[in-house]
Amino acid sequence: MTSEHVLLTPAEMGRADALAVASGIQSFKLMEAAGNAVAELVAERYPDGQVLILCGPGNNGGDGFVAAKKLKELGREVRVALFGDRERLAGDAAFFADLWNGPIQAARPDGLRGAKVLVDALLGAGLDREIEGGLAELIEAVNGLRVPIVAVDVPSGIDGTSGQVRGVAIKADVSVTFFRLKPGHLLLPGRQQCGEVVLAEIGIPDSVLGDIRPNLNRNNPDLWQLPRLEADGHKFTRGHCVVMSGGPLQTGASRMTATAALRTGAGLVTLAGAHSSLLIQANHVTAIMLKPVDGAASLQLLLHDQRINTVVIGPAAGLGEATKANVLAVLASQVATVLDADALTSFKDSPEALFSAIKARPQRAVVMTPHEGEFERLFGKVDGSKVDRARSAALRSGAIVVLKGSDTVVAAPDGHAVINDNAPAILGTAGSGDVLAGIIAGLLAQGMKGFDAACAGVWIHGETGNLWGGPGLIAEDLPGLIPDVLAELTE
Ligand SMILES: NC(=O)C1=CN([C@@H]2O[C@H](COP(=O)(O)OP(=O)(O)OC[C@H]3O[C@@H](n4cnc5c(N)ncnc54)[C@H](O)[C@@H]3O)[C@@H](O)[C@H]2O)[C@@H](O)CC1
Ligand SMILES: Nc1ncnc2c1ncn2[C@@H]1O[C@H](COP(=O)(O)OP(=O)(O)O)[C@@H](O)[C@H]1O
Ligand SMILES: [K+]
Repeated sequence: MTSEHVLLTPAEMGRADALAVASGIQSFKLMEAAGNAVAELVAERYPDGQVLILCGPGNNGGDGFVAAKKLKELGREVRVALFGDRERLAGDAAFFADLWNGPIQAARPDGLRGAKVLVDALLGAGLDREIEGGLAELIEAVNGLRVPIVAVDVPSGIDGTSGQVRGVAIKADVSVTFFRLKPGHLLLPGRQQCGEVVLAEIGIPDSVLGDIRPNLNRNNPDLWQLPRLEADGHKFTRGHCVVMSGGPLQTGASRMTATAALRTGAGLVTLAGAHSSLLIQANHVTAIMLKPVDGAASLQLLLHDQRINTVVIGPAAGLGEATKANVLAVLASQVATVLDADALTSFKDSPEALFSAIKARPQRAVVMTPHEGEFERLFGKVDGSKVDRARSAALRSGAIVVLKGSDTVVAAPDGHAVINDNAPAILGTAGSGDVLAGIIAGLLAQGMKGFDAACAGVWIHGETGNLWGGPGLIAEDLPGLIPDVLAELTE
């Protein structure tokens, strides 16, 4: 597996820096490379007019001084404004401030006019508190200018770990970051404040990652492998997935789940539920099979069929005791399980009963796919970044947790996690999550491991949205786009 998609928190990035220095690389060389990368991007993207570089009190500001020198050498008109005392600059930042042979003005809201492009080198990975007072006023004034902004590392005010705005933050057009992206570049609202994120190499060797052992990645097809079709395979080797149907007036959600599972490659898919529901389903499905199930005992009986290896329960399943009993019946068997929607909310008053049923058989995969509302109902208010929250939920429940949204996080109980950023906003449409549950189930049915199936499913789901492209998407459109995404992935 490549390490290209690894995400490093600011603290881990600090370690990467220290390990690089310990290996003999001079720290000012890293700063020089970082500042030069910023200058080169400015020169290429914004070739004309005055550049105003706002420098802060730490090494982020140091990168700004390097960029100023480089841009001046390239013949640009450059103005440098410092927030903080020149005398208090230290280390490499002080060194590069000394090398800047132009004036340094005080960074103030009323001194920003005249520039054609602005470089935000105020605060980067060292942000450790809310921004207030004069710095907050400066950032607000910067955001009020109609000038392109290039942020160094992260837009000032964005927390590199959580993507949260600490009081106020620069809204950048481009952010140039170094060595590896940070979670805050992908988590909302950070992702929106960053604009385009450009990664620059600055001479830190990949080998430092061996010591850091990061366990967070940007979701990407390099991280997982789709099931392969074998010539001697048949439908039963590709898995049999059961999807629990909703009631007679709530059949659509589970049907979309079932269709998505079949399109994703499950060998057989069965909708199971009350006879009255299946009569409605029968009007709409052909390749999908129907199996009457009347309560938890009869579901358990159905699952005695050893060829059934995956169950999805939740989409429009109904809230309450019947769904709870069905979930516990499924979890008492060995099948891989996707728990979505009502299957999660039904346990809002007894989450531990769900978690202990999941943990009773740790060798089989359970993937749960809550949106924020379902997450809070099941896990309560959990502190920390979206990654922290998904990780702690995975640890507490024993399940792979897919915490959905535009910045979906997938986390495993062992702490491994990814942030997904390929999903377009058009996916926020009724039933889209039902399709996601089906895609993940289709992959589980074919034998993918829980974490990989969840990551791949989330990515494929996002890509179906991208293939659709524009407005007007409804969830029924998504399963039909799955084959094209799979074809792209297996090319
Ligand atoms: N770690 C690395 O490998 C490299 C880091 N570089 C740069 O160094 C940066 C990190 O430098 P630092 O650790 O010095 O941190 P920063 O320069 O991001 O900020 C630290 C300074 O900001 C102050 N500060 C923090 N929060 C504040 C707030 N809310 N209001 C006002 N002041 C606040 C701190 O007191 C400190 O003086 C990176 O973002 C990057 O730009 C680059 O030079 C290249 C190499
Ligand atoms: N703004 C957005 N950008 C990208 N993806 C989104 C956005 N809003 C929702 N989604 C995705 O759409 C799906 C919606 O699922 P969910 O909230 O369960 O809806 P439903 O229950 O109607 O199916 C999730 O996969 C979620 O990540
Ligand atoms: K910055």
